[in-house]
Amino acid sequence: MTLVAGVDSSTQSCKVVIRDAESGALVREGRASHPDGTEIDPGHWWDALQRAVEQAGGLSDVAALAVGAQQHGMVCLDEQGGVVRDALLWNDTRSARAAEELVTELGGPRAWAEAVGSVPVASFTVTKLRWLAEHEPDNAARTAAVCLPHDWLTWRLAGAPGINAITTDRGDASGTGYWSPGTGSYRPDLLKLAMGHTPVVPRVLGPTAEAGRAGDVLLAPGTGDNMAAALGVGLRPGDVVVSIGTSGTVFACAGEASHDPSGAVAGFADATGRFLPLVCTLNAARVLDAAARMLGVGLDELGELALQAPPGADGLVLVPYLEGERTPNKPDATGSVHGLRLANSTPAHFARAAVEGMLCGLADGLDALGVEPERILLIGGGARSQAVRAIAPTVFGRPVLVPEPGEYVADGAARQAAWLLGGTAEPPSWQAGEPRRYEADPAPDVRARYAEAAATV
Ligand SMILES: Nc1ncnc2c1ncn2[C@@H]1O[C@H](COP(=O)(O)OP(=O)(O)O)[C@@H](O)[C@H]1O
Ligand SMILES: O=C(CO)[C@@H](O)[C@H](O)COP(=O)(O)O
Repeated sequence: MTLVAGVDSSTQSCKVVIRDAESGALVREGRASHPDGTEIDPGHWWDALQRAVEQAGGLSDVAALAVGAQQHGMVCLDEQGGVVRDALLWNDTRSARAAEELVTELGGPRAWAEAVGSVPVASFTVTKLRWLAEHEPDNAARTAAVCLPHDWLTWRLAGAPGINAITTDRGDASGTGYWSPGTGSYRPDLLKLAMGHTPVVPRVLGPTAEAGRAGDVLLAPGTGDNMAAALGVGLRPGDVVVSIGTSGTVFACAGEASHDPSGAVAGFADATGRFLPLVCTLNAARVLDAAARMLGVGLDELGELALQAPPGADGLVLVPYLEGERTPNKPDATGSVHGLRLANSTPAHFARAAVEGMLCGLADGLDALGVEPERILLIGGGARSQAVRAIAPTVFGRPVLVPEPGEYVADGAARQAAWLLGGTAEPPSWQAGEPRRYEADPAPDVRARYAEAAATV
């Protein structure tokens, strides 16, 4: 049996799966936590990767590996390849003003959408570089290369062979704000606009190019976590994935690059040579964590409580902008509770309002994507919640399909590694179990009340 490994170095943790390259059968797996926070020493990702690999039984019998990781994170390296400062993550909003400046300087949102497929908000790497240049000019000057979490981990696995050897892929490059999915090339002018100079950027590999070797293990290009998830679920035309992790994402595959001047849809590339229009919210599974904490219950009990309250929670609405928000672009917003009355001030109503509020943000994302889905696939840690599964069809107004709970980002990375080994035109077709279907009566009032409440924030 030939084995491949897939890594998901995401916001909260690192997960490793080891699968049979031919059938895709899961052989072993491991996981390790990342520290909390929106800036982090990349060394923690490396340590967590080592621990997760060890828990997964090591790599000595593995033929190829790929890394999927959280998108956008700014990893600055000096001439020797040392880390200049802690990485600023996708959910760090300190560069919101820098984003506004950059949008204005290039001539407005449409100019950015045309140039790189996305209108930068604080999540995009380009805005973090501008923040660095303005607030930490010494660190900016020492930055000889800039890369992303998956680029850095792949490079470390290859033995950190000098900053000119760093590689990335189309998917992750498309989240920087200085690489165009439409033309497939960097925009050094935008990098210079942000930073005042142009550090080394990773070479962009094709979907099945080799990124190097970690000892005997062949390294596939890797990609951003959402692109890896698309590979992991076997995303096909007509599908929309709703992923409820630290971020909430809604995405579909497309044959052409997208350019949304409203900024709601990011025009990413995918990991197969196609495109991945995507809407991302900052507040997803952690809204459930926060609600459970506030009620003093575990996640399962939170779900049970949510299902005890009626749709709409008798008028109680939670707008869950707990970390500010990215879509809509409200980096300084906070969460708020609306419609609180004696009759709905119960733990069950609050739990329901938390689940519904989080899902309403994602339903708005689905509308913004502008795709009439044939199938909605619900994945990510939050999709393990029975309440989320049951309530999602009421909020989305359509049935949802929930694939067997799993690590779809790590699985997609493993599939990319198997693709590299196989050398075929398309990724290997691994058998997947039948997703479970959830149906319920649509509850349009829930979204209407949410929209009213969110408009006041
Ligand atoms: N049974 C469950 N019910 C609700 N949420 C869950 C459950 N299990 C895990 N989660 C949520 O999953 C989240 C982590 O999801 P994950 O997709 O691994 O995130 P990330 O990839 O961003 O690190 C946690 O914040 C937690 O709230
Ligand atoms: O910023 C985005 C997408 O543009 C996020 O989806 C990050 O890629 C983080 O993902 P998770 O850790 O939540 O999976």
